[in-house]
Amino acid sequence: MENMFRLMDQDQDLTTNRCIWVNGPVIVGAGPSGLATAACLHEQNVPFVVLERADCIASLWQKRTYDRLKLHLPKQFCQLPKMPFPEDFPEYPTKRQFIDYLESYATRFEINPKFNECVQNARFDETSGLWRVKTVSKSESTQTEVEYICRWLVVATGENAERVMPEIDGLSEFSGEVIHACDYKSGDKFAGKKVLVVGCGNSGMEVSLDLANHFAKPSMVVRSSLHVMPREVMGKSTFELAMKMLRWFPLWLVDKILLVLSWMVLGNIEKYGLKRPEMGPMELKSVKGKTPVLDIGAIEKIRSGKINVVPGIKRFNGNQVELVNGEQLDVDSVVLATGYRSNVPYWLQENEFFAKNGFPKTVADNNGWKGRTGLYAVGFTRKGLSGASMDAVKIAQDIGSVWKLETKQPTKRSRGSLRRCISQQF
Ligand SMILES: Cc1cc2nc3c(=O)[nH]c(=O)nc-3n(C[C@H](O)[C@H](O)[C@H](O)COP(=O)(O)OP(=O)(O)OC[C@H]3O[C@@H](n4cnc5c(N)ncnc54)[C@H](O)[C@@H]3O)c2cc1C
Ligand SMILES: NC(=O)C1=CN([C@@H]2O[C@H](COP(=O)(O)OP(=O)(O)OC[C@H]3O[C@@H](n4cnc5c(N)ncnc54)[C@H](OP(=O)(O)O)[C@@H]3O)[C@@H](O)[C@H]2O)C=CC1
Ligand SMILES: O=C(O)C(=O)Cc1c[nH]c2ccccc12
Repeated sequence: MENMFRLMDQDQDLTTNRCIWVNGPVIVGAGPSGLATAACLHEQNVPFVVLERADCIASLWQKRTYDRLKLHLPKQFCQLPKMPFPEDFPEYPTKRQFIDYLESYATRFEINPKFNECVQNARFDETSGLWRVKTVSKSESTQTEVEYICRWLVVATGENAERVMPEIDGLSEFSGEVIHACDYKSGDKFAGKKVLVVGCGNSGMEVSLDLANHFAKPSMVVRSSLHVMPREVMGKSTFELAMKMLRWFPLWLVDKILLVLSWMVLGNIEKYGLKRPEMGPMELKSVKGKTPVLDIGAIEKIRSGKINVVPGIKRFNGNQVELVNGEQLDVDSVVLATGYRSNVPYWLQENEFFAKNGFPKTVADNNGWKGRTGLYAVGFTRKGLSGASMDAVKIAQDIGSVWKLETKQPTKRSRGSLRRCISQQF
């Protein structure tokens, strides 16, 4: 990714430059978080500009997820503010349904992101009290650099902006195919193949399950401890149950109950090599951001031997992998389900609100959404889509209240003209 940011600086000859004043906030990212913030601003008649590096909204969902993906939290925890899912959507909408919902959401709230604009740099100019946001967009022959100048900057680039590619001895010389889970679409082409899935978060588990369903032979690398809970207990969503219990009981007690329920449904999973962490599942999610696995069938495949659980990797040798227990496995292909990270440190020139890991420093004390000098973050509180929705509502209220004080509230008749002068080129 660093390379991508560097490449964009080359070919200066073909570069054209523009500068655009934005009368309102600039939102970086047109995923669910950026869309939710834009919709809430739209409802308050605050104009905005959304910048998106991809050529579509929700690029994580449209381009970097596998075919069989469904939301794994019930739909009421995944809908964005001000527009519920259609009633005929199932409890766990499919990826296609979720994308369709997001497309109609963008249409309904008149959100028209500027696509193919990758933010390269953003800094607060103390002298003017304004943010300067630089993007590069590339076509075949030209490169356009645009600088947006605005009072508010909303970071909505997500917790999953870039893939994590681990450095493993010998992997670069491995003779088979190596892909990251975000490029895995289906197990179709892996039938009969020995596939090493590195990582056992929700991605690793679901990729392994999909591979097993397509008659591949997956081995899943589990190098440390993890929590697995059934997606449902007696037909009720485990996550929903946890949320309900948290209204009445302390976190540690909810975790104890969840562990008993998980044991009743899944049995003792430690005997398959899936060791549980000391800390409970919801506490671990809230303290370290590590999402528990919500099982939709992988454990059954492990039990029946269709998914082979293996310990950490020592190194790759040709088409073999050597594990930390000394065992050697033949491998045809590798899927790195090794997770994601934020890309904020690569482009945002700021170190007071955002930490080096690209997350706001204040996530733990529930202030992960507001920085100083007009800076905001949406979707970084490690609470999935419902956390993003909560941030979006607060951010739009915060910006909206200043906006209302400083601008005359437009009447319905003058709204059209307000929107037409959102940006001005000079
Ligand atoms: C496979 C998978 C399944 C998931 N399932 C669920 C679920 O069921 N429920 C749930 O609550 N959460 C789920 N999540 C968590 C996920 O983080 C959210 O669903 C959601 O996508 C977060 O939205 P976001 O807008 O914050 O980030 P994203 O969806 O990642 O959107 C960020 C956008 O910013 C753009 N961008 C990044 N950098 C730049 C830049 N420099 N310039 C311009 N644009 C940029 C990206 O292209 C992207 O379109 C899942 C995550 C994954 C990976
Ligand atoms: N259906 C759904 O809704 C789905 C939701 N998701 C969500 O997407 C987000 C990302 O999930 P995911 O992609 O699974 O990422 P995670 O960060 O949750 O998991 C990454 C996994 O990779 C392992 N890992 C990392 N590096 C190595 C290495 N060098 N060797 C061995 N193992 C390694 C980690 O192990 P360790 O813990 O030891 O570091 C961990 O098991 C989560 O929030 C998840 O809930 C994902 C898929 C489906
Ligand atoms: O699916 C994800 O990645 C999420 O972050 C959703 C989520 C938020 N809190 C949780 C607790 C347990 C399982 C999933 C989630």
